[in-house]
Amino acid sequence: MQFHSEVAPRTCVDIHTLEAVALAATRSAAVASYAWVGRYDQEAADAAATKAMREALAEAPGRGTVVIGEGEKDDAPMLFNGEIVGNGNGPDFDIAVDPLEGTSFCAKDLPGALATIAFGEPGTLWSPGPGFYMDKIVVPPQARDVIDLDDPPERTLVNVAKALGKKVSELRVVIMDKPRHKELITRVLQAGAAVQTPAGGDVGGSLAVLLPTLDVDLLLGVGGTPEGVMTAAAVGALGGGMLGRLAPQRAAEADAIRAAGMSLGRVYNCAELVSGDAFFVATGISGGSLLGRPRECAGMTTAESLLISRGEIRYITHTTFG
Ligand SMILES: O=P(O)(O)OC[C@H]1O[C@](O)(COP(=O)(O)O)[C@@H](O)[C@@H]1O
Ligand SMILES: [Mn+2]
Repeated sequence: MQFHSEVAPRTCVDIHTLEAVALAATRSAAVASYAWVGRYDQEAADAAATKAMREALAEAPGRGTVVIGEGEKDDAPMLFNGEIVGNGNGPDFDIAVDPLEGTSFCAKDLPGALATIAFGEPGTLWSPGPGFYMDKIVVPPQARDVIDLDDPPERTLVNVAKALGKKVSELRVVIMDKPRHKELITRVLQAGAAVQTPAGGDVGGSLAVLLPTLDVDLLLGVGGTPEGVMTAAAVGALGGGMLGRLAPQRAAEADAIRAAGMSLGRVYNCAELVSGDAFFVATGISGGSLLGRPRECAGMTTAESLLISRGEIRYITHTTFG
Protein backbone atom coordinates (compact mmCIF):
# COMPACT_ATOMS: atom_id res chain seq x y z
CA MET A 1 0.00 0.00 0.00
CA GLN A 2 1.30 3.38 -0.95
CA PHE A 3 0.28 6.97 -0.49
CA HIS A 4 0.62 8.62 -3.91
CA SER A 5 1.98 12.03 -4.67
CA GLU A 6 -0.02 14.31 -6.92
CA VAL A 7 3.06 16.26 -7.94
CA ALA A 8 5.02 15.50 -11.10
CA PRO A 9 7.06 13.45 -11.50
CA ARG A 10 4.67 11.07 -9.74
CA THR A 11 6.40 9.43 -6.82
CA CYS A 12 5.43 6.67 -4.49
CA VAL A 13 6.70 6.17 -0.98
CA ASP A 14 6.20 2.81 0.57
CA ILE A 15 3.77 2.95 3.44
CA HIS A 16 6.48 1.53 5.70
CA THR A 17 8.49 4.71 5.25
CA LEU A 18 5.60 6.78 6.55
CA GLU A 19 5.01 4.31 9.36
CA ALA A 20 8.65 4.71 10.38
CA VAL A 21 8.24 8.48 10.37
CA ALA A 22 5.10 8.21 12.48
CA LEU A 23 6.88 5.96 14.96
CA ALA A 24 9.82 8.36 15.15
CA ALA A 25 7.40 11.22 15.72
CA THR A 26 5.48 9.65 18.61
CA ARG A 27 8.67 8.26 20.11
CA SER A 28 10.32 11.70 20.08
CA ALA A 29 7.23 13.27 21.60
CA ALA A 30 7.04 10.59 24.29
CA VAL A 31 10.69 10.83 25.27
CA ALA A 32 10.54 14.65 25.35
CA SER A 33 7.43 14.78 27.52
CA TYR A 34 8.66 11.96 29.75
CA ALA A 35 11.08 14.51 31.22
CA TRP A 36 7.96 16.30 32.50
CA VAL A 37 6.18 13.28 33.98
CA GLY A 38 5.19 14.06 37.56
CA ARG A 39 6.22 17.72 37.41
CA TYR A 40 2.72 19.17 37.55
CA ASP A 41 3.39 21.35 34.51
CA GLN A 42 0.94 20.43 31.77
CA GLU A 43 1.97 23.26 29.47
CA ALA A 44 5.66 22.48 29.55
CA ALA A 45 4.96 18.79 28.96
CA ASP A 46 2.65 19.54 26.04
CA ALA A 47 5.10 22.03 24.53
CA ALA A 48 7.98 19.56 24.77
CA ALA A 49 5.94 16.79 23.12
CA THR A 50 4.65 19.04 20.37
CA LYS A 51 8.05 20.52 19.55
CA ALA A 52 9.67 17.09 19.39
CA MET A 53 6.88 15.64 17.23
CA ARG A 54 7.03 18.61 14.89
CA GLU A 55 10.79 18.25 14.45
CA ALA A 56 10.44 14.57 13.64
CA LEU A 57 7.65 15.22 11.15
CA ALA A 58 9.82 17.76 9.33
CA GLU A 59 11.84 14.74 8.13
CA ALA A 60 8.82 13.03 6.59
CA PRO A 61 9.21 12.29 2.88
CA GLY A 62 6.44 14.28 1.26
CA ARG A 63 3.97 16.93 2.17
CA GLY A 64 1.70 16.40 5.14
CA THR A 65 -1.22 18.54 6.20
CA VAL A 66 -2.20 18.70 9.85
CA VAL A 67 -5.94 18.21 9.48
CA ILE A 68 -6.49 18.22 13.19
CA GLY A 69 -4.16 19.03 16.00
CA GLU A 70 -4.98 20.25 19.45
CA GLY A 71 -4.13 23.77 18.35
CA GLU A 72 -7.45 25.49 18.71
CA LYS A 73 -8.62 23.85 21.91
CA ASP A 74 -5.36 24.21 23.75
CA ASP A 75 -4.13 27.34 21.98
CA ALA A 76 -0.98 25.47 20.94
CA PRO A 77 1.44 27.43 18.76
CA MET A 78 2.67 24.39 16.80
CA LEU A 79 1.13 21.58 14.79
CA PHE A 80 -1.95 23.73 14.38
CA ASN A 81 -4.74 22.86 11.98
CA GLY A 82 -3.61 23.44 8.41
CA GLU A 83 0.12 23.43 9.19
CA ILE A 84 2.23 21.74 6.51
CA VAL A 85 4.90 19.23 7.57
CA GLY A 86 7.45 17.09 5.74
CA ASN A 87 10.39 17.70 3.43
CA GLY A 88 8.27 17.93 0.28
CA ASN A 89 9.98 15.02 -1.49
CA GLY A 90 7.25 12.45 -1.71
CA PRO A 91 3.55 11.88 -1.35
CA ASP A 92 0.85 14.04 0.07
CA PHE A 93 -0.71 12.80 3.27
CA ASP A 94 -2.95 14.06 6.03
CA ILE A 95 -2.28 13.72 9.74
CA ALA A 96 -4.21 14.05 12.96
CA VAL A 97 -1.94 14.58 15.95
CA ASP A 98 -2.14 14.63 19.69
CA PRO A 99 1.50 14.75 20.82
CA LEU A 100 0.45 14.45 24.45
CA GLU A 101 -2.86 12.67 24.91
CA GLY A 102 -3.62 12.63 28.61
CA THR A 103 -1.78 15.80 29.60
CA SER A 104 -2.87 15.66 33.22
CA PHE A 105 -1.80 12.00 33.53
CA CYS A 106 1.66 13.09 32.44
CA ALA A 107 1.73 16.06 34.83
CA LYS A 108 0.58 13.93 37.78
CA ASP A 109 2.52 10.79 36.87
CA LEU A 110 -0.59 8.69 36.45
CA PRO A 111 -0.80 5.87 33.89
CA GLY A 112 -2.31 6.51 30.49
CA ALA A 113 -0.47 9.41 28.82
CA LEU A 114 0.34 8.65 25.18
CA ALA A 115 1.93 10.37 22.20
CA THR A 116 -0.42 9.72 19.27
CA ILE A 117 -0.71 10.32 15.55
CA ALA A 118 -2.80 9.09 12.63
CA PHE A 119 -1.74 9.22 8.99
CA GLY A 120 -4.28 9.09 6.17
CA GLU A 121 -4.39 9.59 2.44
CA PRO A 122 -5.17 13.20 1.47
CA GLY A 123 -8.76 14.17 2.14
CA THR A 124 -9.56 11.10 4.21
CA LEU A 125 -9.46 12.47 7.76
CA TRP A 126 -12.67 14.20 8.80
CA SER A 127 -12.22 17.74 10.01
CA PRO A 128 -14.38 18.65 13.00
CA GLY A 129 -14.05 22.38 12.26
CA PRO A 130 -14.74 24.33 15.46
CA GLY A 131 -16.15 21.25 17.20
CA PHE A 132 -14.04 20.25 20.20
CA TYR A 133 -16.23 17.49 21.63
CA MET A 134 -18.09 14.51 20.24
CA ASP A 135 -20.25 11.72 21.56
CA LYS A 136 -18.68 8.34 20.76
CA ILE A 137 -19.36 4.63 20.77
CA VAL A 138 -16.47 2.24 20.09
CA VAL A 139 -16.94 -1.53 19.85
CA PRO A 140 -14.95 -4.54 18.65
CA PRO A 141 -15.51 -5.91 15.12
CA GLN A 142 -18.18 -8.46 16.15
CA ALA A 143 -20.47 -5.67 17.36
CA ARG A 144 -19.82 -3.13 14.63
CA ASP A 145 -23.23 -3.54 12.97
CA VAL A 146 -25.43 -3.35 16.06
CA ILE A 147 -24.62 0.12 17.39
CA ASP A 148 -26.76 3.23 17.03
CA LEU A 149 -25.94 6.54 18.75
CA ASP A 150 -29.66 7.25 19.09
CA ASP A 151 -30.22 4.10 21.13
CA PRO A 152 -30.49 4.50 24.89
CA PRO A 153 -27.45 2.98 26.63
CA GLU A 154 -29.55 0.08 27.95
CA ARG A 155 -30.39 -1.00 24.40
CA THR A 156 -26.79 -0.55 23.27
CA LEU A 157 -25.66 -2.84 26.07
CA VAL A 158 -28.18 -5.53 25.14
CA ASN A 159 -27.24 -5.38 21.45
CA VAL A 160 -23.49 -5.34 22.04
CA ALA A 161 -23.68 -8.15 24.59
CA LYS A 162 -25.63 -10.30 22.12
CA ALA A 163 -23.16 -9.60 19.32
CA LEU A 164 -20.24 -10.51 21.59
CA GLY A 165 -21.94 -13.66 22.85
CA LYS A 166 -22.05 -12.35 26.42
CA LYS A 167 -24.62 -11.36 29.02
CA VAL A 168 -25.00 -7.66 29.80
CA SER A 169 -23.68 -8.48 33.27
CA GLU A 170 -20.46 -9.72 31.67
CA LEU A 171 -19.79 -6.44 29.84
CA ARG A 172 -17.25 -3.87 31.00
CA VAL A 173 -17.79 -0.36 29.64
CA VAL A 174 -15.15 2.40 29.53
CA ILE A 175 -16.68 5.78 30.34
CA MET A 176 -14.50 8.72 31.29
CA ASP A 177 -15.20 9.93 34.81
CA LYS A 178 -16.62 13.35 33.95
CA PRO A 179 -19.58 15.21 35.48
CA ARG A 180 -21.32 15.02 32.09
CA HIS A 181 -21.27 11.22 32.32
CA LYS A 182 -22.81 10.89 35.80
CA GLU A 183 -26.20 9.75 34.51
CA LEU A 184 -24.66 7.52 31.83
CA ILE A 185 -22.49 5.71 34.39
CA THR A 186 -25.49 5.23 36.69
CA ARG A 187 -27.62 3.81 33.89
CA VAL A 188 -24.91 1.43 32.71
CA LEU A 189 -24.44 0.17 36.26
CA GLN A 190 -28.19 -0.20 36.77
CA ALA A 191 -28.41 -2.18 33.53
CA GLY A 192 -26.00 -4.66 35.12
CA ALA A 193 -22.74 -3.97 33.29
CA ALA A 194 -19.45 -3.08 34.96
CA VAL A 195 -17.72 0.21 34.23
CA GLN A 196 -14.14 1.35 34.01
CA THR A 197 -14.01 5.09 34.64
CA PRO A 198 -10.60 6.67 34.04
CA ALA A 199 -10.30 10.40 34.64
CA GLY A 200 -9.63 10.92 30.92
CA GLY A 201 -7.94 9.37 27.92
CA ASP A 202 -10.56 8.06 25.56
CA VAL A 203 -8.02 7.14 22.89
CA GLY A 204 -6.46 4.69 25.33
CA GLY A 205 -9.93 3.54 26.40
CA SER A 206 -10.88 2.88 22.79
CA LEU A 207 -7.65 1.03 22.11
CA ALA A 208 -8.41 -1.16 25.11
CA VAL A 209 -11.75 -2.07 23.50
CA LEU A 210 -9.93 -3.14 20.34
CA LEU A 211 -7.13 -5.10 21.99
CA PRO A 212 -8.10 -8.65 22.87
CA THR A 213 -5.80 -8.72 25.88
CA LEU A 214 -7.52 -5.89 27.75
CA ASP A 215 -10.74 -6.63 29.54
CA VAL A 216 -13.18 -4.02 28.19
CA ASP A 217 -15.98 -4.40 25.65
CA LEU A 218 -17.07 -0.94 24.60
CA LEU A 219 -16.48 2.76 25.12
CA LEU A 220 -19.29 5.26 25.58
CA GLY A 221 -19.41 8.99 26.18
CA VAL A 222 -18.28 12.43 25.11
CA GLY A 223 -14.61 13.18 24.45
CA GLY A 224 -12.44 15.29 22.18
CA THR A 225 -12.84 15.45 18.41
CA PRO A 226 -9.09 15.09 17.64
CA GLU A 227 -9.10 11.99 19.81
CA GLY A 228 -12.17 10.79 17.92
CA VAL A 229 -10.50 10.98 14.52
CA MET A 230 -7.35 9.29 15.76
CA THR A 231 -9.44 6.60 17.36
CA ALA A 232 -11.33 6.10 14.09
CA ALA A 233 -8.03 5.49 12.25
CA ALA A 234 -7.28 2.64 14.67
CA VAL A 235 -10.84 1.30 14.75
CA GLY A 236 -11.13 1.38 10.96
CA ALA A 237 -7.81 -0.39 10.44
CA LEU A 238 -8.95 -3.23 12.70
CA GLY A 239 -12.52 -3.50 11.42
CA GLY A 240 -14.10 -2.38 14.67
CA GLY A 241 -17.19 -0.22 14.99
CA MET A 242 -17.37 3.45 15.86
CA LEU A 243 -19.99 6.18 15.70
CA GLY A 244 -19.50 9.84 16.54
CA ARG A 245 -21.60 12.99 16.68
CA LEU A 246 -20.54 16.52 17.56
CA ALA A 247 -21.48 17.26 21.16
CA PRO A 248 -20.58 20.86 21.97
CA GLN A 249 -20.10 21.50 25.66
CA ARG A 250 -20.66 25.26 25.55
CA ALA A 251 -23.04 27.58 23.71
CA ALA A 252 -20.14 29.30 21.93
CA GLU A 253 -18.92 25.95 20.59
CA ALA A 254 -22.40 25.11 19.31
CA ASP A 255 -22.72 28.55 17.69
CA ALA A 256 -19.34 28.17 15.98
CA ILE A 257 -20.32 24.76 14.61
CA ARG A 258 -23.58 26.15 13.21
CA ALA A 259 -21.77 29.20 11.80
CA ALA A 260 -19.39 26.82 10.01
CA GLY A 261 -22.41 25.20 8.37
CA MET A 262 -21.91 21.89 10.13
CA SER A 263 -24.73 19.73 11.41
CA LEU A 264 -25.04 19.13 15.12
CA GLY A 265 -27.26 16.11 14.66
CA ARG A 266 -25.29 14.17 12.09
CA VAL A 267 -23.90 10.82 13.12
CA TYR A 268 -20.60 9.86 11.50
CA ASN A 269 -19.57 6.25 11.18
CA CYS A 270 -15.98 5.10 11.25
CA ALA A 271 -15.66 5.18 7.46
CA GLU A 272 -16.84 8.79 7.44
CA LEU A 273 -14.44 9.86 10.17
CA VAL A 274 -11.56 8.22 8.28
CA SER A 275 -12.61 7.55 4.71
CA GLY A 276 -9.55 5.85 3.25
CA ASP A 277 -6.38 4.01 4.03
CA ALA A 278 -4.94 5.17 7.34
CA PHE A 279 -2.80 4.00 10.20
CA PHE A 280 -2.43 4.91 13.86
CA VAL A 281 0.66 5.02 16.09
CA ALA A 282 1.02 5.61 19.84
CA THR A 283 4.00 5.62 22.21
CA GLY A 284 3.67 5.31 25.98
CA ILE A 285 4.63 8.27 28.17
CA SER A 286 3.52 7.55 31.73
CA GLY A 287 3.03 3.79 31.52
CA GLY A 288 -0.10 1.74 32.12
CA SER A 289 -1.68 -1.43 30.80
CA LEU A 290 -1.36 -0.36 27.17
CA LEU A 291 2.25 0.77 26.79
CA GLY A 292 5.14 1.21 29.19
CA ARG A 293 6.91 4.48 29.80
CA PRO A 294 10.25 5.42 28.20
CA ARG A 295 13.25 4.15 30.11
CA GLU A 296 16.72 5.60 30.13
CA CYS A 297 19.63 3.45 31.19
CA ALA A 298 23.37 3.53 30.48
CA GLY A 299 22.99 6.02 27.67
CA MET A 300 20.20 4.08 26.00
CA THR A 301 16.61 5.17 25.68
CA THR A 302 13.86 2.60 25.22
CA ALA A 303 10.29 3.46 24.26
CA GLU A 304 7.22 1.26 23.72
CA SER A 305 4.92 1.93 20.78
CA LEU A 306 2.07 0.28 18.95
CA LEU A 307 1.20 0.61 15.31
CA ILE A 308 -2.27 -0.26 14.06
CA SER A 309 -2.52 -0.67 10.33
CA ARG A 310 -4.66 -2.73 7.93
CA GLY A 311 -5.85 -5.49 10.19
CA GLU A 312 -2.83 -5.79 12.42
CA ILE A 313 -1.39 -4.44 15.64
CA ARG A 314 2.36 -4.29 15.95
CA TYR A 315 4.11 -3.62 19.25
CA ILE A 316 7.50 -2.00 18.83
CA THR A 317 10.07 -1.65 21.59
CA HIS A 318 12.69 0.68 20.29
CA THR A 319 16.05 1.38 21.87
CA THR A 320 18.35 4.18 20.77
CA PHE A 321 21.99 4.37 21.78
CA GLY A 322 23.77 7.61 22.53
O1 LIG B 1 -11.20 16.61 29.73
P1 LIG B 1 -12.23 17.05 28.74
O2 LIG B 1 -12.23 18.53 28.49
O3 LIG B 1 -13.56 16.50 29.05
O4 LIG B 1 -11.80 16.43 27.31
C1 LIG B 1 -11.81 15.07 27.06
C2 LIG B 1 -10.58 14.74 26.30
O5 LIG B 1 -9.44 15.02 27.10
C3 LIG B 1 -8.64 13.86 27.25
O6 LIG B 1 -9.04 13.13 28.39
C4 LIG B 1 -7.19 14.24 27.39
O7 LIG B 1 -6.77 14.96 26.27
P2 LIG B 1 -5.59 16.06 26.34
O8 LIG B 1 -4.56 15.58 27.29
O9 LIG B 1 -5.09 16.10 24.93
O10 LIG B 1 -6.24 17.34 26.77
C5 LIG B 1 -8.99 13.05 26.00
O11 LIG B 1 -8.69 11.70 26.07
C6 LIG B 1 -10.47 13.29 25.91
O12 LIG B 1 -10.99 13.01 24.61
MN1 LIG C 1 -5.83 14.58 23.85
